[in-house]
Order: sequence, then structure tokens, then C-alpha cells
Amino acid sequence: MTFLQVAGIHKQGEKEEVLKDISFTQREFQKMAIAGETGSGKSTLLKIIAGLIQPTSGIVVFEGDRVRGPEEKLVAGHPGIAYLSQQYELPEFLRVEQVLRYANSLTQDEAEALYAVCQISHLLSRRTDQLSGGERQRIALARLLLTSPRLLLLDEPYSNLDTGHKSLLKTVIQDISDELDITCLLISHDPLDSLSWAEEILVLQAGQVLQQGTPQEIYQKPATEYVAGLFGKYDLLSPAQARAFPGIAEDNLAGKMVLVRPENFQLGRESHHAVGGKIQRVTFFGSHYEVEVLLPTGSITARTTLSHFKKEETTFVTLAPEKVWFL
Ligand SMILES: Nc1ncnc2c1ncn2[C@@H]1O[C@H](COP(=O)(O)OP(=O)(O)OP(=O)(O)O)[C@@H](O)[C@H]1O
Repeated sequence: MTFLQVAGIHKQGEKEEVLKDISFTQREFQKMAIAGETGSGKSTLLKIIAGLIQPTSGIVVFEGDRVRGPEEKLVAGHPGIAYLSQQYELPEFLRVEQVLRYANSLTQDEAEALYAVCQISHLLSRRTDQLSGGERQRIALARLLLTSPRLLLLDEPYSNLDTGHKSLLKTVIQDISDELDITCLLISHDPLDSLSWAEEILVLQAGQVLQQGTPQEIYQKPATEYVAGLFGKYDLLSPAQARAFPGIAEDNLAGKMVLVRPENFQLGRESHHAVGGKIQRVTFFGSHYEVEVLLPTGSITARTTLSHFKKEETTFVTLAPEKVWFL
């Protein structure tokens, strides 16, 4: 039986269609992320899967049961699916343990294991108005998990979190999958978060699935420039620019543009494979530098961990032919 099946989902908005024929499946325990620019329909799709928005047509089937929307069922959703919205709420002026006790259907040991995974064990005696945003969010998450869902839908869980709370929540979400055996489907505003976590990524553009694949496929072999741009920086070389680098097969070019991620350019000494150019800008990013080089055919940006590159100096650029992607 398919764990989650989304088939032929359409959603008509006020003026235009917000979702156009979305179909995909998710296996149990598969970590899946939905990416796309703002307004591409990610939240609407997640809410339809949760049963909170009625699709105009199409069906969502979870473990063999059709998920019914608010127009078909008084209490919307499916008991096996939990949805953490961007606007989660906690009751005010209660202690955290009281908030959690009301939701709890687990044994004491199971609940304690869950609090440990959510990293909230030390917060149980606090009042809900004495918590930071990140703490509130982990408590809202624990409260949902106490209902023993099998599928957890997370809508932009990392937005509005500082670096510390974000990295804590990343560990929590990883442990929810690994230790609590709950399958997660996540929307992330920063697609780099989905690259490091997901096993499968679904990319939406204007309400349609543009590409579905592993993080490696999506990053290295994007279907379009839009997908490439969602997942990081890239250079797009014209066929004439690409021909300057030896080894790029003429057959593959055939009028296509050549996409190169900045870490796939190498900077260094002169050789018969290298193209010389003048460094125009060097930018420090903590873990690496980005070096913009003006070549005879135009400028490119390379990423390097070496610190000795200086503006106005000459450098030589090589590009491994197997590291490019034709668009
Ligand atoms: N219940 C609804 N019925 C019809 N249209 C909706 C509904 N909810 C949202 N929309 C519309 O759907 C479009 C897509 O919005 P949605 O929030 O799904 O995009 P998103 O990709 O999640 O964007 P963001 O990253 O900004 O959250 C918007 O134009 C919005 O107005």
C-alpha cells in the first residue's frame, strides 16, 4: 500500500489556478521536502494534504484512506497526519507540562522519550509566556507528536529562528524521523536546508511540479534555470563561452547553455586547459571565498577555500567537463 498518494490535485484560487494537476507519492520514512519560490503553492499543497483546504479536484490517499477536506468532514484532516503551521498557537498562562498533559495519549516513558527528542524536558515547569520563539515552536511540535501521527507536515519550520534555534530544530527534525519513526514532509524557505535533509525534493513553480528528484539530481542536474537558482549560485555560460574550456563535448553543446556551480571552477596556475583572466572581486563567506574573474568571453564566479586571491591579479580558470550541466 502506498503510504501517501497525491493524485491530480487542482486548486482554483480567486483569479487563477493555485495548484495545477499535482501528483506524487511518498514512501513511509522517506524524508521529503517541497521547494519553490514564494507564492508557488507550497503551503496550499501541504494544507490540502493535511485536509485543511478542500481541493477543487484530485485526491489525497493516506495509508489507503482518502483524506477528506473541510467541505466533506466536520473535523478536518486525518488522525494519522499532523500539521505544524507557521502560525502555531499555545494556550497562554499554563505550565508547559499542563499543555502537554491535555494532549497526551502516550505512556509516561513514551512521552518522556518524545520530550527528549524535542529537547524540551528542561522546559516542562515553565509557563508558556516565559518561552523564546524557538522553545514555543518545539513545544507546539511535541504537542502534535503526542497524538502519535505517522506523517508530520512541517510548514516553513525554520523561518524566524536564529542560527542556534535553527540548528537545534534541525537535530530535532532529524531525530523525529530516526528515533520516533515518523515520516516527515517539509517546506523550507531556504532550499539549502532541504538539500541537507531530504531524500527526495519536489520543486513547484506557479502551482506545477517542475522537477522531482534526489537533492543531488536537483542541485547538479536542475530541469531549468529557475530550479538551479533556488538551490544556490550558478554561472550560465553561452556555447561560445563554454568552448573556451577544453573537453566540453561539441555534441552536448548543440546550442545549449552550460550551467556550472561555482565550486566546479578551479583557480590556479597557467596550463593548456586553463583560461586566463583578471580578478574583479573577492568576497569572504566564512567557510569559503567567491572570486569573480573576467575571462575573454565574460565573467565567471568561482568558489575556493584558498585565501590568496587578490583583486586586479591574473588567475587561470579550469573547468572539469564532467562537472557541467547542459540546459
Ligand atoms: N485556501 C485557499 N484558496 C484559494 N487560494 C489560496 C488559498 N490559500 C492560499 N491561496 C493562494 O494560493 C497562492 C499560493 O500561496 P501559497 O501560500 O500556497 O504559496 P507558498 O509557495 O507557500 O508561498 P510562501 O512561500 O510565500 O508561503 C497565493 O496566491 C494565495 O493567495
